[in-house]
Amino acid sequence: MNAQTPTSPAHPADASTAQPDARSGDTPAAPVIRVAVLGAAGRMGSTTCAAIEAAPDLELVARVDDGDDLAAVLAGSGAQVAVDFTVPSVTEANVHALIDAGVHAVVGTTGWTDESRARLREHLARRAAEGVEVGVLIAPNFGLSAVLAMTFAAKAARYFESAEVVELHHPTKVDAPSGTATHTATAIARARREAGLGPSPDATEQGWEARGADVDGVRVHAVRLRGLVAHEEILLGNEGEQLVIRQDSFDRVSFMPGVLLGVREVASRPGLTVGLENVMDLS
Ligand SMILES: NC(=O)C1=CN([C@@H]2O[C@H](COP(=O)(O)OP(=O)(O)OC[C@H]3O[C@@H](n4cnc5c(N)ncnc54)[C@H](OP(=O)(O)O)[C@@H]3O)[C@@H](O)[C@H]2O)C=CC1
Ligand SMILES: O=C(O)C1=N[C@H](C(=O)O)C[C@H](O)C1
Repeated sequence: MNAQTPTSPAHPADASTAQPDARSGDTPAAPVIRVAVLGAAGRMGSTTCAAIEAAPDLELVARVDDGDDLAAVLAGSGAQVAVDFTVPSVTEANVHALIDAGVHAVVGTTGWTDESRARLREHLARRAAEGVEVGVLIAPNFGLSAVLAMTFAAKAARYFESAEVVELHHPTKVDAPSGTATHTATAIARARREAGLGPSPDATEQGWEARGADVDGVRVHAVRLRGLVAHEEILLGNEGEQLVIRQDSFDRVSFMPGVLLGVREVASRPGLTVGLENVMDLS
């Protein structure tokens, strides 16, 4: 653990603190948000720490790693918002601890299910009834190209007989299919149901293992390849035509504008928000 700066205790209603204006000395400048990063030593965590340190309106107050006492770090650092880029097996417990501490959460870690999201909603409602309003934003993907690709795919899905998703990632990724592909396939499935479409045509009788995972009736294929970062292709087909929507994150910096947007917005959105498209007003 590295609690960077000892500051005042966290308070959920106190989303930011005014900084003195360096130019005049008396005019309040943009407020500063105190941010903790969970999984700070990881690929996304370290990129996030650098992005926060470079943002004039944000202050990195704690780097939390495996084995640290999260509650103690939160109390000691005065974090108002925490960003979680850890691992699927610990992220839910982390977010419950953040809600207990009254710290808003921006979560990029994968592994969330309907059941774990329901537990968060219940916890958030309990805290709200106690007078503590906490915002949690879970975003399967913070990349602008990915959020737009998911949004376009959901809009296009109703017009096509067939839909399949291919996600392609670095070989050190521990989960498959990706959270992004699961979110995409779920949105496509919802749009297809609303349009009264049945299953995509598929005459497969044997060799189902080659047809990818079934996510809400949509086939999702996962590729792991050295050299890749994070990529997704949505294939939509009709007789005689095809639409391919593709996005590529070549570098983890592509996720940072979305992460910082989440950090700046989460306090003003009490309760659970799933998907950056809701914060970007794309939904
Ligand atoms: N939403 C989005 O836009 C994106 C989401 N992701 C997701 O983010 C997650 C992290 O990805 P990535 O950074 O590549 O993975 P890494 O494995 O590089 O990082 C995870 C880090 O979390 C640490 N960690 C494990 N347990 C804890 C704990 N209890 N408390 C604090 N830290 C802990 C790990 O430490 P140690 O190694 O010592 O166990 C590691 O440093 C994944 O679920 C991934 O799918 C990734 C990219 C973008
Ligand atoms: O592990 C990754 O790298 C990524 N994980 C997220 C996911 O599973 O969708 C987001 C992005 O694809 C990168």
